[in-house]
Amino acid sequence: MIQNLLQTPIEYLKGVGPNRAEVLKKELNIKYFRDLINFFPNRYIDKTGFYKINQLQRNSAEVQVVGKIVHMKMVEQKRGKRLVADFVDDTGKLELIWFRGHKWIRENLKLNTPYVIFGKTNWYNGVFSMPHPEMELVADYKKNLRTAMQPVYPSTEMLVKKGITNRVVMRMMQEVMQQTGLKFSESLSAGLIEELKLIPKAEAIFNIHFPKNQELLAKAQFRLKFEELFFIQLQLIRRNLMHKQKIKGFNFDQIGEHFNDFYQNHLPFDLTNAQKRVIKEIRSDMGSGAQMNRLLQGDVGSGKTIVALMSMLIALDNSFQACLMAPTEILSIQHYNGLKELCENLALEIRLLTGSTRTAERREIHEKLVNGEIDILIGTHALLEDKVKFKNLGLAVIDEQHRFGVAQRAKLWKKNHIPPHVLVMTATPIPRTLAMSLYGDLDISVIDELPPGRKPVKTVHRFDSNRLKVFAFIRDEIKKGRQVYVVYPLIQESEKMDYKDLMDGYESIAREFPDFQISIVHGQMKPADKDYEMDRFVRAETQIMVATTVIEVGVNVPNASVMIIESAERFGLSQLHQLRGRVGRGAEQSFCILMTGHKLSNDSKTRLETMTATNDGFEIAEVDLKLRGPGDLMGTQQSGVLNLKIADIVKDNSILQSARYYASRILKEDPNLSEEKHAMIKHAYSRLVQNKTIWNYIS
Ligand SMILES: Nc1ncnc2c1ncn2[C@@H]1O[C@H](COP(=O)(O)OP(=O)(O)OP(=O)(O)O)[C@@H](O)[C@H]1O
Repeated sequence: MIQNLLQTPIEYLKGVGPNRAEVLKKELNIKYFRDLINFFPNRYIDKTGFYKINQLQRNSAEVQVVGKIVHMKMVEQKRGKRLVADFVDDTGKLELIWFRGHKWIRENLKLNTPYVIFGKTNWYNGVFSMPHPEMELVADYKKNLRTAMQPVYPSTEMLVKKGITNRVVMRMMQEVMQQTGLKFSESLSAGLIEELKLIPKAEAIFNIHFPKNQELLAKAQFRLKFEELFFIQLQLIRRNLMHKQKIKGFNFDQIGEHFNDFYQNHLPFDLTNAQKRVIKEIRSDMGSGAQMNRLLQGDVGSGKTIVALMSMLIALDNSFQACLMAPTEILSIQHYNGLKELCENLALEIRLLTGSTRTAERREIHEKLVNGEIDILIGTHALLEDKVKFKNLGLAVIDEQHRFGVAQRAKLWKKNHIPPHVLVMTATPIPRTLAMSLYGDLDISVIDELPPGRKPVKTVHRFDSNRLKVFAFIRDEIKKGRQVYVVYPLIQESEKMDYKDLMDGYESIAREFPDFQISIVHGQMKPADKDYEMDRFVRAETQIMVATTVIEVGVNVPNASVMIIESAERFGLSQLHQLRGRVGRGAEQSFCILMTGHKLSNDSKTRLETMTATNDGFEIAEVDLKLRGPGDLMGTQQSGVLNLKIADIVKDNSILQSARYYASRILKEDPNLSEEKHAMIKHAYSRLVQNKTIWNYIS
């Protein structure tokens, strides 16, 4: 019965009617009783206590006082009239002030009669005042049934204009609570409720609207936040499990010649423990019979490339082909050169395919792919073209996940009748917890250790006015045999201006360092010219690389030890971290100098301080998330975590972790939620899946 009641259109609620229903629908998407119940306050006014006037503090929040008006007068000033009333209790005096509505107040307020007043106080020249207080006669105050903590609901201009004030919403809420009799069915199992000491669903819903006190509010919030995150996690984990069951993958059970030969004879360095662990994870995943869909996270320079290569060798050992796709041409070329070098003694056919590959060569590549002569294909989006057909693609490695969407990943899948295993590498660490909640469909491996001997990059912030000292430093480093990057921002809207900045910068550097060779790389150059310039820098024919952010990801020149970032305040944190990652890749001490003007916003200051304080990509990602919120992190759009109603992915991190833990524990025990004890969860879950929104499961 309650089900039907909750489905009642909102216009049938007492005090609503068709006009208000229309506004509620338009402004707040509230159509049924259920939607109203799910409309939560965004804050509360605490009216649980009373203040005496001599207890008021200069910066107190809103306070409630009992006293009487003993005197009223109009005060005229240049800026206009105001009505001032002396309000006293047995400890002192407070001024009540009105700038508007004088007539009504003078006619209606009673002198020498006890009132409860509520509002924010100001302190000026030894006197406390309260502008436009809420007032109620003590007699009425006692009569009215009320909640001590008053909810404040989100509002819009239109709502207020149409008379749907906070008070009106409160009344509607009380009405709907009464009508439904708080008979919401439970959506969590008794065991879970007991284990986590949660309050029952109905009590939580009531207290989120009309909390009796702070303690109950906290309990209600915890219960509802947990519930929200729990069901999201349940969905993500379940999807992941189903994916594993359903999607068959190639079973790579062989570890053979290529892998072993490389591991035993050609590995240029010892793998770090993290690399070994991750390779094991990948190997067992690809040998499980299900399709691998794995995210490989590793900080800049943590050595993801070798992991990718060894995974590809496993594919080859099982008589499959592999491909590696990178977001830019420069990166593809670099991967190509790097892998060629690593595989020098392995007798493998490795080819490069990008937008600039010539037609004849392209044709040859297409042919050799189909007949299986090419073992590893490296390239850009060009790999996704329909013409590119493999004989048997077993593993696709995708570098820099953020630049490729889910749809593109899917396109790679279609290249086979059985989808290849997919390994997505990203150097832009996403905070662990967020990654868990975003990529329920991906498993995650983390390389959380840098190769030995790396010295953390020393990072400093310098103002533009100190440029001469910075130039002197560059000179010293180059004299020691090092190379230097100077990077300029490039923001699309003002590409022309940035281009000019870059050119001006280039000229001033050329003037300052006539004795050094300089490379320049920017987005408007032809690919061939870019490669030429890049190549000169890689071979150390040039000492300074002046560039825009095209070099942001993955460029690997271990001898480069200084990164100068111009207008650093214009870059986001993850970008700064990526850029800094271009140095510190060799054994020498490296430096990153963040140049800015003097005018800095608070956020810019936080970014610069974070960069100078830490080299840890995960720590930086956490700060970034706090500064920008998850909305700006790519990929969050599709995940649904943004539609959270009550939980906050950043602030409620620990609740998220616990929700994830319990969701996975329950699914491990009972994947289909078929046990009796999980009936309530199953019911709520099925409603959630049906309605595609987390908050439709109150029933
Ligand atoms: N175990 C190791 N011991 C020593 N050097 C290593 C090790 N693993 C990788 N390297 C070297 O570290 C450098 C960085 O490795 P790689 O380019 O794979 O990093 P990455 O994780 O791809 O970083 P980015 O995302 O910044 O490109 C390379 O020069 C590589 O040869």
